[in-house]
Formats: sequence, C-alpha cells, structure tokens
Amino acid sequence: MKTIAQVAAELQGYDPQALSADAVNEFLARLVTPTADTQEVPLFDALGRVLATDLVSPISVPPHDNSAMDGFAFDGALLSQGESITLDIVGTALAGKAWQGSVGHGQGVKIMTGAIMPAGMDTVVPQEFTQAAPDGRITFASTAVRPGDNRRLAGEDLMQGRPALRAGEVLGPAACGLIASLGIPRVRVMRRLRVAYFSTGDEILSLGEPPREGAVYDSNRYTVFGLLTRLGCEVIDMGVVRDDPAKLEAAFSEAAAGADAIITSGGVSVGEADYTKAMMRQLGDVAFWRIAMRPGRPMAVGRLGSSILFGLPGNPVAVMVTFLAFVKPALLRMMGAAAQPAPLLQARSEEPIRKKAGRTEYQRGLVTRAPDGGLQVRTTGNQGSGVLSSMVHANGLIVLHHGQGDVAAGEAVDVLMFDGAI
Ligand SMILES: Nc1nc2c(c(=O)[nH]1)N[C@H]1C(S)=C(S)[C@@H](COP(=O)(O)OP(=O)(O)OC[C@H]3O[C@@H](n4cnc5c(N)ncnc54)[C@H](O)[C@@H]3O)O[C@H]1N2
Ligand code: MOO
Repeated sequence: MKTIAQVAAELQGYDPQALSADAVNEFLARLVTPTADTQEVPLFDALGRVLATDLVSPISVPPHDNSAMDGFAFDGALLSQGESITLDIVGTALAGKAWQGSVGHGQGVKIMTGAIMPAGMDTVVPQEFTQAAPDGRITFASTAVRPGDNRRLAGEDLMQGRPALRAGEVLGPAACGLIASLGIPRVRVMRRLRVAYFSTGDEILSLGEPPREGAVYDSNRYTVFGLLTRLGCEVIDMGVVRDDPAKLEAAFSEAAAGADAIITSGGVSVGEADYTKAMMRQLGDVAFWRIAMRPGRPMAVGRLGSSILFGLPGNPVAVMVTFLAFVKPALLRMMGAAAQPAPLLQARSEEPIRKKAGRTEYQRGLVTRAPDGGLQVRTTGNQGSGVLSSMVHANGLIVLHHGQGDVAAGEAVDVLMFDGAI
C-alpha cells in the first residue's frame, strides 16, 4: 500500500495546490488497489456485481445447428436446380424434439424455430414464402432464400471451452442472461465495497429538525447515498457530524474500522471554524488539494487505517461532480471492475459559454436532438455550485477541458452523460 508521499513522488510536477482533473485521476489510480475478497452468489443477486474470475463456457450456445424460422428445412444445393423448388415433406422437427429420420433428394422437413436441423439439411425456407400443393408437397421460388439461410450455427453465440466473460465485467442484465444461457446458476463476484458517508458542518440540519436561521438541510447525504447505491456499494450512512473534535474523531475512527472507503462532505476549504481538516490530518495520511476545476475545487484524499478517504467539498453540486469525476472511477477500481469510463458524447452548444483556460469546467447540460438530426446541448440554468435544481434538469455534464477557452454558439462540446448514475 503506497503512502500519499510515495504516490506524489511518482508523479511529475505534482503540486497539491494546482492539480489538473486528469492528474487527480492519475493520482487515485496509483493510490487505490482492487479488493481481493470474493463471494459466490446466486445469479439473481449478481446484477451490478463485478465478476471475480473469467467465466469459461461449459457448453456451446446454441448446442446444435438449429432453425431461426418456422418453415421447411432442405438441402440448399437444391436451389440451383430451377426457378421453382418443390419439396416432398417427409416429417416434422419440433423445438426440443429432434427429427431423427433421413431424407432423399427433393425431400424436406417441416421445422419450427429452435428445432435441431435434421442431418443433411442446411437451409430453411420460411413458411410464408411457400405454397402448399394439394398433394402435400410445397413449392417456393428459388430466389426466396440462399443456401445456409435461416440456420443458426452451433456455438455461434458461445463456444464450449472459450471464455464467455472476463473477470472485471460489471454484470448487467445482458451478462446475467448470457450466464444463464450457459446453465450456470451461481457466480463468483467481488465482495461489495463498504463505503461510509457523513456530512460535516454546524449549519447542516438533518431532516426532521426544525429550520434554523443560517442553517441548511443536509442534501449531500441523499445525493451521495444515491450515487453509491447506483454503483452497487454498501452504504454505511453516518448522518451529520458536528464540527467538534471529539465527535469528528469518533466518526472517523468508526468509519475507518468498518469501511473500505470513507466519503465526507464539507470542511475541506480554508474556513476557520473547521476541525474536519485538522482531524483528517491527525488521524490519517491525507493530502489537501486545490484542483483546477469548477465546481469542486477543494478536496482531501488519503488513507485512514486501511480505508481510503475522500473529503469532498461541501457545495451540493461540487459533491456530485467530484464524485462522478474522481470517486466513481476510484471506487470502480477498488471493486475490481475493468470498466472503462463511458465515452464522452459530442453535441453542439446551443449558446455561447464563457470558459477560462487552465481549469476543467463542468456545466449542467440538457442534450436533445437538433432539427438536423444531430445532438445539441444547452445549459440548464444557474450554474452555482450550491444549485441542485439545474442538476436535476440536466441529463449530462458539459465537460470544458483544461486547455479549452470560450465556446461559441454552434461549436461542438464534450458531454458526460449521466446514463443512470444520477
Ligand atoms: N477563501 C476561499 N473560500 C472558499 C474557497 C477557496 O478556495 N477559498 N473554495 C470555495 C469552494 S470552491 C467550495 S466548494 C467551498 C468548499 O468548502 P468546504 O468543503 O469547506 O464546505 P463548507 O464550507 O462546509 O460548505 C460549503 C457550502 O456547502 C453547503 N453544504 C455543506 N454541506 C452540505 C450538506 N451536507 N448539504 C447541503 N449543503 C451543504 C454549506 O452550507 C456551504 O454553503 O468553499 C468555498 N470557499
Ligand atoms: O468546489 Mo466549489 O463547488 O467550486 O464552489
């Protein structure tokens, strides 16, 4: 396990007072390591979990060549023998009930979708392309199909003995279905990460407390809870901790004893009545950063015991942005996930945006379809770092990169879509 100083020494030009957003992610990628603990779970409990080992197919899927259509199976070589093909139908192949006979020249078998292709047949003509003759034979135009059409090959989805999924895959609905198609009822996944969260600040009210002058209700507790839950973490919710050294010490110690990661909000800027930073410093190995970004400038990162600490700034939108930009990738790494960050989308800005070069800015944006069919994006109003309503109306963050300057109306910008994270 590396210390903050060791990681800092590995990075060129590390300056905690002027870090770029990219440098933060580079730092965190070196600081955090994947957990080693795994567990086996029934497939229904595997959704959203991270696969712990490569999954090798015990069988091929599909197990046999089979029909993709309801129709008639025959030997595709017959198609070259004239404009109209006539088949003598000598049997029926049902899904789950193979037809065992053999066929001669000019013969075919009625076949259902999913039924095993009878021996010697490689092509299926769909029923609706055929005409039934009164003598029980069927005819169809030879142009209706080509040899090999409407046949699904054994192993075309998954081949026995080959890896079907790699360790590190975050199991979504499709992956769970794929595992089921292999007949596998239980899978080994990484242990869930336990993440403790508390809000700090004397002006923060818990829900249920009466309003008080100068105080605000604790919204960060709920946004962080939602973000962590969507990420598949086990949340240890510790509510609000007052700006009191004994209470903060108790909270940090309790969190460090039970959690893989600790997230706090507030108290990481330069304010005076703040014991949060002092306590982080006293109890752990912590760096205090000023990041060249907006929102989310001040942030603390470090280690308390064996837990990773993310001290996020108090402003509600800064909490969410720093979570998406830094905490989420770091937690995914700790979870053992191989997931690459979703690619940024490009959309044309519907308006000019003022932007200072030399910092990364995240603006709340709404991406919609433009009249010409392309994508367009507009900001969702007040971009203050305490304004949650513009976050609610957004479906992504416009990412104005470190070196980028003002944006003209109609210019393409990058957007990080929320994609279910928010
Ligand atoms: N002189 C300077 N002042 C500030 C700087 C700076 O660089 N120099 N940075 C500003 C930035 S940027 C931010 S962000 C804040 C971060 O300050 P803290 O992390 O110390 O956070 P607080 O002061 O405790 O709170 C900031 C703001 O957010 C509200 N808040 C806090 N917690 C919650 C919560 N759980 N739910 C809802 N709202 C919360 C709090 O009431 C404050 O309004 O510092 C700037 N100042
Ligand atoms: O971290 Mo702050 O949100 O830039 O106000």
